[in-house]
Amino acid sequence: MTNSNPPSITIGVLALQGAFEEHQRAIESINNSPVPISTIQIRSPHQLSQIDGIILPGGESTAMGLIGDSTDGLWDALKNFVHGDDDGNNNNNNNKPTWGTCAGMILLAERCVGTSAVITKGQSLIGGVDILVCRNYFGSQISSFEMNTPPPPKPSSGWWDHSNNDNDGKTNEGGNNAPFPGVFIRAPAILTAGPDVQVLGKVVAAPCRAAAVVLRELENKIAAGENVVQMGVVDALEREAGGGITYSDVRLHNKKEDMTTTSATDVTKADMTTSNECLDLPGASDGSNAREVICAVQKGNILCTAFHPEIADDLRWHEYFVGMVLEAKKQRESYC
Ligand SMILES: NC(=O)CC[C@H](N)C(=O)O
Repeated sequence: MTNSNPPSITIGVLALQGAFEEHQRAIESINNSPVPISTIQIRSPHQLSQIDGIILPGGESTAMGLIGDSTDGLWDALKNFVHGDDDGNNNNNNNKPTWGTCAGMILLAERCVGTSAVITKGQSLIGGVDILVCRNYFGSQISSFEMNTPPPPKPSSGWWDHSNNDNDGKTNEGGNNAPFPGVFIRAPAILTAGPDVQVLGKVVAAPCRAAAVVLRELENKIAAGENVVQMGVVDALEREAGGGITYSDVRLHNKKEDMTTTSATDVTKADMTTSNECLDLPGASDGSNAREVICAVQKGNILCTAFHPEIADDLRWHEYFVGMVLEAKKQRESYC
């Protein structure tokens, strides 16, 4: 017996800081969904029971962590929402879907380097996805840019086909397989992904100079056998004290295996395309440092993108997430 659609779905957008209204607008402009979709801004824990999925928007992950941590019960409730797993397999398949974009993606990472210098106890991560992210990999605000990225997969629920004109008023020329215009704003990059994490997109770009210092220190620590969970920019810079920091001297090994502590093969064999653009960003450490990094992943019902689909003129990632939410709701409840 196949389940029919639920009467409607509600998507929450964490509204502590950042681009939450843009996400709401994007979700609400999907006009080809088989069921009505509404959105609500999430600011307190009790609201989480009213939603079928949540978006953690881009903005500033340290600020979100600080506000979230100091809002009664919110951070723990978010952790339960993201991690709650009924079957004990820790595969996030039974959870209501979560999508983190940019800063939101950082919050969902299990490991993070380039964390803020202003907080001593480290970045307040929600976790849930076995990825190692590097904050601000691509540089500061002035290094923001747009580049082609691999498109999202086709939604499993199959409720629309991008090769058709979906009449949503947004550009989608080229259909389902056209590259997606990825907008990167002080964006993080995913350096490694664990074996259970599906890699959905990669790009090639050089790290900014500060990120290159962090990455070099990370390489040193990994070579020394350390399992790095968090590392601030300052921690990386301290090693340089006395000798000063000559950013332009920073060179990295350009082999994925050097960086990968969990699953080099998983990343290598990932069934997805890499954007063939290679970016030379202002503030980049050195053109020769360009490397392949991951910009989109999925683990069970958790989706992460390093870029900002909510400000691109293209709804495919939002439609993909809505498809995840719809499928999860159908599986959770028996709409027969
Ligand atoms: N656009 C964004 O979300 C930027 C993320 C920000 N650089 C951070 O580390 O939190």
